[in-house]
Amino acid sequence: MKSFKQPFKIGKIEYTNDWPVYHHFDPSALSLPAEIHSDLPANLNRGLLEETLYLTPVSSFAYGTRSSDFWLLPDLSVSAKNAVGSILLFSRKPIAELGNGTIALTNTSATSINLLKIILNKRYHLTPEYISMDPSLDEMMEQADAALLIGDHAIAAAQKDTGYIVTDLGQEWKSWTGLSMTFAVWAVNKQFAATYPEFVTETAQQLVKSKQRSIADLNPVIQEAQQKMGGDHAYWKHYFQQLWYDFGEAEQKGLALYFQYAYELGLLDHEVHMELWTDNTLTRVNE
Ligand SMILES: C=C(O[C@@H]1C=C(C(=O)O)C=C[C@H]1O)C(=O)O
Repeated sequence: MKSFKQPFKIGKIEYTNDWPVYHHFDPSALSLPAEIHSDLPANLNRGLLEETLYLTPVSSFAYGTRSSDFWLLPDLSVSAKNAVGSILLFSRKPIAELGNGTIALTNTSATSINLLKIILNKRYHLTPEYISMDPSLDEMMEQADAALLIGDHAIAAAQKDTGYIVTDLGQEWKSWTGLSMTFAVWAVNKQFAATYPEFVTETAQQLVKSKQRSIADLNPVIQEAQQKMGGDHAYWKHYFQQLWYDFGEAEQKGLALYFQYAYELGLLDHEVHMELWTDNTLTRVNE
């Protein structure tokens, strides 16, 4: 049986987008030693897949690559019902004219870079060349006709008046499919969950409570975001209200379609069956 190193590292996306889930979360209040490990999504993805992190938010796509090894926490996600505000394609030409060009993709993402490929291929029938780069808009636009940024890198780039056309991929997905899009999910290593089921349930409950408190009063996270990134109160209020942190039927339906399209395009080599961690899982594991 694999042993899991304590204190347990609980992943956190370094970007502003998941702050509401963590603002009132205190790992020292959990019943086993745990600490928060904050990192870029691509690094959290690697941590989950290489088993140095056992419970963490990850790119939905990264979860999809090895879904049968992980449970999903049921009430948590980083989703958008429409525009997301921080998954942005910057381009010199309208999206429909990017077919013969080169698109630079941020190396911090897994979900959004594949979402862009899905949208361009299936909605616009385009297959441009893609290159992966560090998230620096100026350098990306020196080498490409368009650049995809996510998270705080996208927000910071959009604050400047660059003159580029800006396309929000949450909005593109919604206007095309009519569904929400889930960019990140909270995944738990199944072996870890089998060893520490109470800890998983307790952590999930505390994260959900923190999320609910933040949503009931966004002011603390808005103030923190203003201090870190600038921008006014109204901007951040709108940003956190566009984001959606539940993972119910509607969010699962949108994500299932994304996984299906990713499979159809060969971006994923298998169909994804999402499995949620529930109290029944806890009962089953204990039997
Ligand atoms: C809404 C966002 O969601 C995210 C997008 C991710 C991705 O594209 O892989 C991963 C985690 C989240 O940070 C964002 O980054 O702006």
